[in-house]
Amino acid sequence: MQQPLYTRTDGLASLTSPTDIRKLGFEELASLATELREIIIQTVSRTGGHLAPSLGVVELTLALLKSFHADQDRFIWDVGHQAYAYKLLTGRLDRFHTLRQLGGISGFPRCDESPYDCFGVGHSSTSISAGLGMVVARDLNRLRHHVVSIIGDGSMTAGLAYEGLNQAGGLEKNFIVVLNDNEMSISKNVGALSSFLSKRFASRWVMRLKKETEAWINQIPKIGTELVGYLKRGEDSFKGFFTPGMLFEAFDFTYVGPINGHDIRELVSVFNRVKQLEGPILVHVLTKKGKGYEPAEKNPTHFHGVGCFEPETGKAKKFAACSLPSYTDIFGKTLCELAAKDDKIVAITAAMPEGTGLTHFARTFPDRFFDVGICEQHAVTFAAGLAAQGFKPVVAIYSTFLQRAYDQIVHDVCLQNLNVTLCLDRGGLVGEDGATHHGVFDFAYLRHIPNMSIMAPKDEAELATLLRTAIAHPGPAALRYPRGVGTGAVPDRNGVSIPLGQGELIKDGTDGCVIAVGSRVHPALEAIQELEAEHKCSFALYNLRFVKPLPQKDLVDLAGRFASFVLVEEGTLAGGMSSAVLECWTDHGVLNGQAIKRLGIPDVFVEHGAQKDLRRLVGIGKQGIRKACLAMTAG
Ligand SMILES: Cc1ncc(C[n+]2csc(CCOP(=O)(O)OP(=O)(O)O)c2C)c(N)n1
Ligand SMILES: CC(=O)[C@@H](O)[C@H](O)COP(=O)(O)O
Ligand SMILES: [Mg+2]
Repeated sequence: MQQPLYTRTDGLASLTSPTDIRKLGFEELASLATELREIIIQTVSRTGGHLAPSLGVVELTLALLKSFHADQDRFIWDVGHQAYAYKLLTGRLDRFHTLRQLGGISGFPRCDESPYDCFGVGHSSTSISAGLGMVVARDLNRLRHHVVSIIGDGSMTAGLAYEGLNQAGGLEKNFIVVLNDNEMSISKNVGALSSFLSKRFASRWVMRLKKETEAWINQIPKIGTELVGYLKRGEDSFKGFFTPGMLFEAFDFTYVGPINGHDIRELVSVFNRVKQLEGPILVHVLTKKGKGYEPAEKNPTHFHGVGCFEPETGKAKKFAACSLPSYTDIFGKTLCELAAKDDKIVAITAAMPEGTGLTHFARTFPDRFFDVGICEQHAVTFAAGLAAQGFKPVVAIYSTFLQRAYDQIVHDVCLQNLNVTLCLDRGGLVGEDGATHHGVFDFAYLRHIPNMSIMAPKDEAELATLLRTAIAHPGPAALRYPRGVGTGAVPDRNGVSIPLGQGELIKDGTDGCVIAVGSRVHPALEAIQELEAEHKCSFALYNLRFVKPLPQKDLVDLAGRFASFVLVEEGTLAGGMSSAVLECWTDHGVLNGQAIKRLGIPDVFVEHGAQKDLRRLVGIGKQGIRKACLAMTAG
C-alpha cells in the first residue's frame, strides 16, 4: 500500500472536525484549497483515480463546508468521483494515501466509511432522488437540517435527474441542488441540455425568432424598417431574457446563478442567502474541470479517471502490460472494420466514447455514431428503434451501467427479437473502482430473457470473431469482455464467425474437466498445464463461449465422460454460467454423482483493489483454479 508523501498538510491537519472550516477566514480557505490540490495530485499520481473532477470542486467543497453544518446537514455527491476534497476535509486525511487500494478507502462516498457520507454512490444521476428522499424523511421526522445534492452537468443528461426534479418541484419542500457545470461529462458534454446551459440554445432560438419577426415586421408598410431598427437596439436585453434558469424554473425550482465556482467568497455569500430561502432551489455553479493542475485543465478527459502519472509533468507511468491493445481497443478496431463493409452498422455510447473504444468509429463514421449522454435506458431503446428500421445498432456500455437498462432490454429489444448487439465492456471485476463498478451480474441478468444470446470471448481474437457473430445474428446478442488486456491474441481478419452455441474443447484430460468462460479460460489453461507438468493431475479444458444458447450436446457428452468438474466464471455464482450448466445437466438427466466445484463471484459485493488481487481473493485466479482441481483429485 502507498505511504503518504505530502509536503504540506499543516492547514488540513490542524482541523479537528469539518465544522472547524466554518470558523476559517477566506485567506485560510484559499491556502487550504492549495493544500488540498497538492495532496489530491500527489496521491492520485500514485494510486490512479478521478483527478480532474475532484480538482474542479475544491473551492465548492470548502464553500459548502463553510456555509453549511457538516454535523447536521446532508451532502449528496452525484457519482461521487469528485469527492476527494470532501473526503480529506471530513476525517480521511490519514487514510487518503490508501485511496482505491485493497483494504483502503473507496474512490466514492460510502456510508460505511464515514458518518459524513450520507449516501453511497458510483453510478450517476441518483443525487436528486436520494436527496429528495432525505428531505421528505427530515420533514416527516420534524427536523430542520439542510439537504444539498451536488450534481454535474453530465449527470444531468440522465432521465433519472429529471424524475427527481419533477417530484421535488411538485412537493415544494426546502431542498438545495447545486449544479456543477463544467461543460464536460467524461468527454465534452452532449445534447440540447448542454447547449441550453451554456446559453447557446437561447442564442440560436432567439436568432430564429428574430429573423422571423424581422421578416414579418419589414412587410409592414411605412413604419416596418424603422421598427426593425428600434428592435435591433434592444436585442441584447432580449437575449438576456433567456437564461439557463428557465429550465429549472419550469420545474418550480428557484434558480440562482450562474456563479463562479472557484470564488469561495461569492459561493459562501450565495449559499448563506440560499439557506434562508423556502422551497426547492437550484444553484448553478460554473467550474473548470482539472482546475489548478495544468495537464488536467488541458486534457480533462484523460485526467477524468487516470492511472499512475508523474505529478511534475502529468505523463503516464508506463507498465509492461500497457503495450498490448486492450479488449476495448480490439472491439473498437474490429467494429470499424465491420462498419466499413456494412453501412447498416451504427454505434451507440452512453457518454463513454473513450472508455468503450468508440472514438475512432466516431471520427470515421460521424453519421453513424451516437453519444446519447448518460442515459443507458434511452441508448437501448434508441437502438431498438434503429433495429426496427433495419439498422444493426451496436450499443457499447459498461456491464455495470447496463444494469440500468434491464426493462429496455426485455421489453424493447428481446420481446421484439431485434438485431441489437449489446457490447458489455468491463465485464467481471474491474479493480479500483470497486463494488459499484464490478460487472459481475450480467450473465445472471441477461440469461433468463427469451431471444437473448450471450457470448464471452476467451481472448481478444475471439472477441473480434464473436463480434462478427453477434452483429450477423438477426436477434439480440450480448458480448461481454473484461477490463484491460488479454493474452495479446491477434484477431483473424478473414471474416470468420462462430455459430451460436458452439463451445470448444481446448484440451483433453483424464482426471476431470474444467469448464471455463471468458476471461477465466486462459488462467484455467495455465493452471491445468502447470498441474500436468508437475504430474499432479490431467484435466480437460472446455471453453464454453456461449452462456446462451449453451453448447448443450457437448455439455451432455462431457457429463458422461468425466466424474469431476470445476466450473469457473468471472460472474456471480447465483444465476450465472455455472447455474446455466447445472440446469442443462439436470434437464438432460445426466447428473449421477459427479463431483462439481463452482468458482465465481460469491453472494457478496466485492470491494476495490487491483483486479488480479480481487480475482485471487474470490478464488477465480490461476491459483484458485489449481487448488480446486487438486481438491477434486484428492477427493
Ligand atoms: C449510470 C452511469 N453511467 C456512466 C457513468 C460513468 N461516468 C462517471 S462520471 C461521468 C461523467 C459525469 O459528468 P459530470 O456529472 O458532469 O461530472 P464531471 O466529471 O464533469 O465532474 C460518467 C459518464 C456512471 N458513473 N454512471
Ligand atoms: C466514475 C466512473 O464511473 C467512471 O469514470 C469509471 O471510473 C471509468 O472507469 P474505467 O477506467 O474503467 O473507464
Ligand atoms: Mg461535468
